[in-house]
Amino acid sequence: MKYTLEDQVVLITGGSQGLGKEFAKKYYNETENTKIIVVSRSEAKLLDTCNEIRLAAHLRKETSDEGQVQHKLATPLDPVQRLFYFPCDLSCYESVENLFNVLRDFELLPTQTLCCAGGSVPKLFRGLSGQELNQGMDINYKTTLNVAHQLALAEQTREHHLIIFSSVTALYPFVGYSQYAPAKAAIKSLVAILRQELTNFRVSCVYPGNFESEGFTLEQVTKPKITKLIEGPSDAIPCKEACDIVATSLARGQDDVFTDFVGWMIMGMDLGLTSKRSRFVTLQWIFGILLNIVVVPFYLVGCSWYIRKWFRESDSKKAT
Ligand SMILES: NC(=O)C1=CN([C@@H]2O[C@H](COP(=O)(O)OP(=O)(O)OC[C@H]3O[C@@H](n4cnc5c(N)ncnc54)[C@H](OP(=O)(O)O)[C@@H]3O)[C@@H](O)[C@H]2O)C=CC1
Ligand SMILES: CCCCCCCCCCCCCCCC(=O)[C@@H](N)CO
Repeated sequence: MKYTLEDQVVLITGGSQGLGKEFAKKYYNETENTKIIVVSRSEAKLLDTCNEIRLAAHLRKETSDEGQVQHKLATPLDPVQRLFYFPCDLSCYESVENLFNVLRDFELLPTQTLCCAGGSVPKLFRGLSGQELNQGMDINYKTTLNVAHQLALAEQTREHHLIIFSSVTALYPFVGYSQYAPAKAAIKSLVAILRQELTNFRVSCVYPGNFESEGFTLEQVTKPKITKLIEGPSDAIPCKEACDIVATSLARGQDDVFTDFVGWMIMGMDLGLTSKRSRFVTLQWIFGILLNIVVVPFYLVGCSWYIRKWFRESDSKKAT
């Protein structure tokens, strides 16, 4: 199944900001017929996003639509419009069921779905609240699980391209990401199973390294220093660059997508019983095996020594 932007109905979860919004812009600006539905919890943010995208296109004179009109998925639907929004907490199954009923009513069942909803609260395990821990699973796993299930039920025979956003932390979990990485690892596991079961689907999984977004700015505030140190090699790239890298990789037919070289390396080191469809996959595999033998054991020893030292030092600072 070829990845093309044009002539699609695309559902974007987490489309109100960050990478989801970047994709909404991309589809809106680079196609003529594709219909876009952005979903997130906050109606205010969704409305701002839709207006901003339409207004920018209007100012570039690519559309006569001034963009100050609401296009919530609700009756009556203006047939000329291509960008719609629908507020929905996707971690709640019933709400997702309702979303799909609305999509069905408007004949807007998607041909492509981008599951961008997600987000992390990077803190040390003891510093997290019960609510933050539960939200990690809700926001990062259940949003995707619920949407994937409703899609699977809605699309029994038609082809569908499901694009899911995990994280490099699914392949390499480390200090500070206890609220987040396990949920992203669960996504990796779900993807492997969906690829076997949903035979009329193309299921792609993106493992991004750091990129700039509203969510990223927020997580930097609580992120422990040790976490920043370890993830240093994955410098945040601009959101638009991440979006273009993902779109290009998908168009090349790759289904396990990374956004930086560190991500490619870490994916290569992740051997085991899940197949990889990524760029230079043979080289990645050989490189991964070599690194597992020659570098990983030393890296892990060095890393755990460094982490223990960091905790000793911060404990003694607290004591004084
Ligand atoms: N930025 C980074 O460095 C990296 C990000 N990623 C992943 O890539 C994806 C996009 O990241 P980024 O652009 O930074 O994300 P942001 O945090 O900037 O945006 C997250 C989006 O998800 C929506 N959302 C959150 N919870 C729910 C929910 N329960 N139901 C519906 N919508 C929800 C938010 O809107 P609202 O609040 O209105 O619900 C928002 O639109 C995420 O899955 C993230 O985990 C992976 C690796 C690195
Ligand atoms: C031989 C061994 C080499 C090991 C190199 C180690 C480099 C680690 C880079 C990890 C990058 C993690 C990015 C997480 C992004 C993310 O998901 C958050 N921004 C949450 O949103």
